[in-house]
Amino acid sequence: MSLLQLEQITAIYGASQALFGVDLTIREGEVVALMGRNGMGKSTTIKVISRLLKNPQGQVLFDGQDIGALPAHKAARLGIGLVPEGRRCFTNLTVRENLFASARPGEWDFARVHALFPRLEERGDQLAGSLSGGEQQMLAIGRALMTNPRLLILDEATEGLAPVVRQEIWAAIATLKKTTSLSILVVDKTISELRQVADSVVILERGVSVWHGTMDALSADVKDRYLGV
Ligand SMILES: Nc1ncnc2c1ncn2[C@@H]1O[C@H](COP(=O)(O)OP(=O)(O)OP(=O)(O)O)[C@@H](O)[C@H]1O
Repeated sequence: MSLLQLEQITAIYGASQALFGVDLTIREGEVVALMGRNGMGKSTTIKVISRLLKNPQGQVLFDGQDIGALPAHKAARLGIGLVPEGRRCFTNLTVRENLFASARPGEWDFARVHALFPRLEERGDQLAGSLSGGEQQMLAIGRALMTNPRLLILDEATEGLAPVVRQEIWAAIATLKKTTSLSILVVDKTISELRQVADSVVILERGVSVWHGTMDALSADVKDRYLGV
C-alpha cells in the first residue's frame, strides 16, 4: 500500500509557477530518490509534502488521508519527518536540547538516535551552532527521527559535506532501510550513492515528473536527458 501519493501537483510562488504536474508515490518501507537538475522543483515538492507551501493544487494523500489543508505541524504529527536543506538546527540550543525539542513517543528515543549517530551522544552538551556541517546533518536527521515519523524526507542529504562524512550519512540511511519500516524520500545529486539505497527514482524536469522507475532502469539516455550526467 502507498504511504504517500501526490497526484498532479501544481504550486506557485507569488506570480511564478514552480510545479506544473508532479505525480509521486512512496510505498511503506520504500526508499525513493527525487532527482532533477537545479531549480526543477525538488525542494518545492518537499515543501508541498511537508505542508510548508500554502495552497498547492492537486491531491496529497498520506496513508489514505488528504492532507492538502493541514498545517505543517499537523502533517509532522501524522508522521512526516523533514530534514530540510541547510539543516536548520536550533543553533543556540545544545545537541540534546535539539533532540528533546522534537521528541514524540515511539520507538525512536535518545538511545536509538545515539546508537545510529554516536557522535550526537559525545557532543550532547555542545551548542548545535558549534557543530561541523556533517554533525549538524546527523543532528537534523536525529531530530527528525525523534518525531517518530513514518516518512523521513531528506532534502540534499549530503550537500556540502566532506566525502568521509557523506559516507557516514549514506551508511545511516542504509541502516534505516535495513532495520526499520520507514519510508524515505531522498534528494541528492550523487547517483552512485543513491543507487546503494534507493528502490526507485522520480525525476523532475521544469516542475513536471517526467520519469519514474527503478535505479537499474535509469539508463544513460535518461541521465543525459534529465540529469545532465
Ligand atoms: N521562495 C521562492 N520564491 C520564488 N520562486 C522560488 C522560490 N523557491 C523556489 N523558487 C523557484 O521555483 C523553482 C523550483 O525551485 P526548487 O527550489 O523547488 O528546485 P530544486 O529542484 O529543489 O533546485 P535545487 O536543486 O537548486 O535545490 C525554481 O525556478 C526556483 O527559482
